[in-house]
Amino acid sequence: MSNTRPIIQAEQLTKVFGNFTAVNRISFEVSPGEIFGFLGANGAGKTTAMRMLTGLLSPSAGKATVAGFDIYKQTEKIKRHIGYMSQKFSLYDDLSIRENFRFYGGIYGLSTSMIRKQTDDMLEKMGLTSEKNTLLKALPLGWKQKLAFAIAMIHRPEIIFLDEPTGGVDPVTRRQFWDLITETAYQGTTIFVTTHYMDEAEYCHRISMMVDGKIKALDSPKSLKKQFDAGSMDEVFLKLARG
Ligand SMILES: Nc1ncnc2c1ncn2[C@@H]1O[C@H](COP(=O)(O)OP(=O)(O)OP(=O)(O)O)[C@@H](O)[C@H]1O
Repeated sequence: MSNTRPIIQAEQLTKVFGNFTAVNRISFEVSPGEIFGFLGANGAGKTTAMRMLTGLLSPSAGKATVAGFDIYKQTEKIKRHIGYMSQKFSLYDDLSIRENFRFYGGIYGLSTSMIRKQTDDMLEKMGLTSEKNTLLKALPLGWKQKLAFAIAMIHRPEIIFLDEPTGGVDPVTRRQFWDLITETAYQGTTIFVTTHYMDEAEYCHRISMMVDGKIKALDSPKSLKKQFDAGSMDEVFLKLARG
C-alpha cells in the first residue's frame, strides 16, 4: 500500500468558525484501499474535517486533494469520485428499497440498466433480494444503514466517506456493518470513516486520533497501543485526552 500514490492528501487543513478553530492544521495521507479511521470525542472536529474533504465546506486555510482533485477548485469532480454517508443519511421512508436505488442512481446520472445491475448485485450481496419491494419504513435501522452504505456506493466511487455510520445500532449489527466495510476495502475502495466507538478502531488499518481540532496521534491500532503502552484503543484515547 505504501508504494502507491496517496488518494487523499491533507496539509495543514484548517477550519475556523468565528473565533473558534474547529479543525486546527491537520495533515495526513491516505492510501488507496486503506480503511482510515478518524476517531475523537464529540466535537473534536471529525465531521468538519470530513465535510471539507467531500467538498461540502470550504476550508479556512491549508490544502488537500481527494482522488487527485483540489478541494477548493474541483469540488464537482470530487463529488463524482466519492461516496458520502452522512450521520443523518436520508433514504426515503415511503419508497421501496428498489425505488430508493433508482432515485439515487438517477441523481448520480447512471443509466437505468446500470442502476438495475447495481441494485441486484448489492441486494444479493446483502441478502436482501427478497425485500426489494419493501418500503424503507418497514425495515430495522441496521438494514437501513447497510442500504444507505450500498446507495452511497451505487456509482462505484473510489473513496467512501462514512460519518459515524454505526450510530445507534446494536453490537451485532455494528459488526456486520464492519464486515461490509472490510470487504469493500478489500475490493479496492478507500474507506474514510469517523467513529467514537473505540472498539471499531481495531478494524481500521490506520487511525488518526483527534482532540480539540488537532490530530494527536496517527498510526495502526497495533502501533498506537504499543506507543501508548495501552491494552486497548479505549486506553490509548484516554491517555491522549488527558494529555
Ligand atoms: N457551522 C458551524 N458553526 C460554528 N461552529 C461549528 C459549526 N460546525 C461545527 N461547529 C463546531 O465545531 C466543533 C467540531 O464539530 P464537529 O461536528 O466537526 O465535531 P465531531 O468531532 O464531528 O463531533 P460529533 O461526534 O459530535 O459529530 C464543535 O464544537 C461544533 O460545535
